[in-house]
Amino acid sequence: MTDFTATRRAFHLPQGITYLDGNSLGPMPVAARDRVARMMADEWSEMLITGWNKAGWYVQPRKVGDRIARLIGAGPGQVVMGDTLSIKVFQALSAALALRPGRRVILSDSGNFPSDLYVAQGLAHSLGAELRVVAPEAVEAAITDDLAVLMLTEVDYRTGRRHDMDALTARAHDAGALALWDLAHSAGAVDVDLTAADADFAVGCTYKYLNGGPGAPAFIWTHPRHADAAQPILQGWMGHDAPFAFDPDYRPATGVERMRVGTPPVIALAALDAALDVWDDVSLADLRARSIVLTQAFIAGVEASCPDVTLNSPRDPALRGSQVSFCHPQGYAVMQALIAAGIVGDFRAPDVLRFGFAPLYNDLDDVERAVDGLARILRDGSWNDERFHQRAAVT
Ligand SMILES: Cc1ncc(COP(=O)(O)O)c(C=O)c1O
Ligand SMILES: Nc1ccccc1C(=O)C[C@H](N)C(=O)O
Repeated sequence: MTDFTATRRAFHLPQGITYLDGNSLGPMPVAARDRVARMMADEWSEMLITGWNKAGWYVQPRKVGDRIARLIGAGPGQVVMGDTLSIKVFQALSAALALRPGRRVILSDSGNFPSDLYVAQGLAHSLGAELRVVAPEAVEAAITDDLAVLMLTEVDYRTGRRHDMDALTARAHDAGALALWDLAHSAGAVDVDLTAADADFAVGCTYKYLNGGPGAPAFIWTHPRHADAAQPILQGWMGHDAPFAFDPDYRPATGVERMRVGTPPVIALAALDAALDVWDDVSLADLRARSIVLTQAFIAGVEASCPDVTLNSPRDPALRGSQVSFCHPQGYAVMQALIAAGIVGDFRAPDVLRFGFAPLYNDLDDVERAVDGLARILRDGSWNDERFHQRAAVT
């Protein structure tokens, strides 16, 4: 059995805060602070340029990728780290399109995160391809024989709705298309198994449920059947077969390493590597079971005590990731009042109160405090105050 009391202790959780926003930015694992301090003191300062070899900075993107692989049902050597998620979406989508010459249709859904849709729009525009966007529940029926790539985010960033990765990937394959999955809200939140789903490409970020810190690098996975055929398109020198040959012509590295672009973010990778230590003794089955307990308890508690909000997530936990959202017409102000009371979730336009439950550090006491806090704020109307209506730049 996974010891979730121990995993919770691994984090710095500020006094007086109930943190339910790990679906946007995970809290700091204490070991990450120490690891970064050590990296600065022993590696950057003392080794200087030799750190690339001596401290293993150069191979870090693959080594960290191997640690993430276990959490998403991938094998060793199949995942590599680097860049931001938007860039990894670009690489995976462009590579997938290139593997389906003659087909030009990308299918996604309206619940996808805007950055994924923007990347697809840009690519479609430059390649003369077509991006079709349908409602999440209409995806299956929209998989037609002209499709090149099905590009979905498994867990919807607003509703928490979870797509059936196995079934939709199989449908895409039946139609002759490839399936690309964005695991931003899945990795570290649910029991992902890319190999069992037989997906083609996957990407994700590490600053949410993997707790790598703000701006932590993204990951990309290529199924082994494509790894040596996929064209990176965004061809950078660190994805070259021999970067230090300084050959003027590009030749892709073998396997997923061709998806590296430029210099890896070494300090951020040190923080992420330490954050991944927390996962060493965690079973994904236990993680999923605990996530369901927490989200079910939250839904039951809010529905019993907050008549002014309506559930905006699937009620069936099998159809949900590890987050729950509720709608309230004044959602922004209600969330600001809640945050001021020490209960941190977030708001997504137009009216969504969003709460992420990270089984590594959230527990039923957090659920109880969040339910009580929300019920009180809605009951006493304290959210209806001028200062809670001021919009911040980042929400
Ligand atoms: C599903 C999804 N895709 C893409 C992004 C954007 O990632 P990034 O800002 O790291 O490029 C996010 C979150 O920011 C996301 O949740
Ligand atoms: N990277 C960020 C930087 C600043 C503020 C939020 C984010 C998020 O990641 C938002 C998240 N993708 C979301 O699902 O809303």
